[in-house]
Amino acid sequence: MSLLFFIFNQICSNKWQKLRTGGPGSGKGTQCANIVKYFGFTHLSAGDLLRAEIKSGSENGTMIQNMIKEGKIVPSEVTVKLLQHAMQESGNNKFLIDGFPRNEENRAAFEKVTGIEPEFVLFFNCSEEEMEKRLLSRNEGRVDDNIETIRKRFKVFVESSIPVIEYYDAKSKVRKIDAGKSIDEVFEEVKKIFTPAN
Ligand SMILES: Nc1ncnc2c1ncn2[C@@H]1O[C@H](COP(=O)(O)OP(=O)(O)OP(=O)(O)O)[C@@H](O)[C@H]1O
Ligand SMILES: Nc1ccn([C@@H]2O[C@H](COP(=O)(O)O)[C@@H](O)[C@H]2O)c(=O)n1
Ligand SMILES: [Mg+2]
Repeated sequence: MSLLFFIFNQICSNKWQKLRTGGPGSGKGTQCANIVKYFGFTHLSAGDLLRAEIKSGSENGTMIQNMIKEGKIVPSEVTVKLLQHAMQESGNNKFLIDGFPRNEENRAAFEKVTGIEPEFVLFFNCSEEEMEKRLLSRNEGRVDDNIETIRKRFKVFVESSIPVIEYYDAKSKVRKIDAGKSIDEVFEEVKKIFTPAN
């Protein structure tokens, strides 16, 4: 089973240096749609699964809604269970897991519960200004597409997701892409990573 995690955007640690950015709006979901069409993976967006859980009216729905509004990371046992169920239901064994893991707890819980590690992690590199611009014009009616939540999400990413990226980087599993270019240009870069060198 091959798993590719989409971890987003740049981080500000000196190792990855450059812009101090972090968090959403880099285009993960947009590129996942292209990858699914082109390479046949099953796209599992942790955020979409959580939003579906809210819509289902489940007992966790209100808690999830409040955490998304605050840009916080939902307890891993909730998210991992949703991902695991979606993987089991998919009938596929090639997954593109989008927006996951978001922190060390996510990573450890997923690997403990499923026993699998990602084949590689796609790291989308995008300036904070560009991501903010994209999110503010996304127009999908998301409760977290407002400047206050966006800023909180960037902060959560810097504090919680950096260690996860460095964990996978230490295992040479991170593939970095400049996501600041146009959608088509980014996908050209993505295709190179998904197409094995002959
Ligand atoms: N390369 C790009 N250039 C310009 N706009 C883009 C690009 N990629 C995506 N967008 C737009 O930016 C917005 C955010 O894209 P997308 O939803 O794919 O981001 P994301 O990384 O999944 O964000 P989140 O983590 O918040 O779900 C969308 O409106 C999308 O159409
Ligand atoms: N692993 C995750 C992924 C997402 N969340 C919450 O959902 C929000 C939206 O996520 P997107 O990937 O769709 O942008 C995110 O800001 C978190 O609040 C999570 O808790 N854990
Ligand atoms: Mg997304």
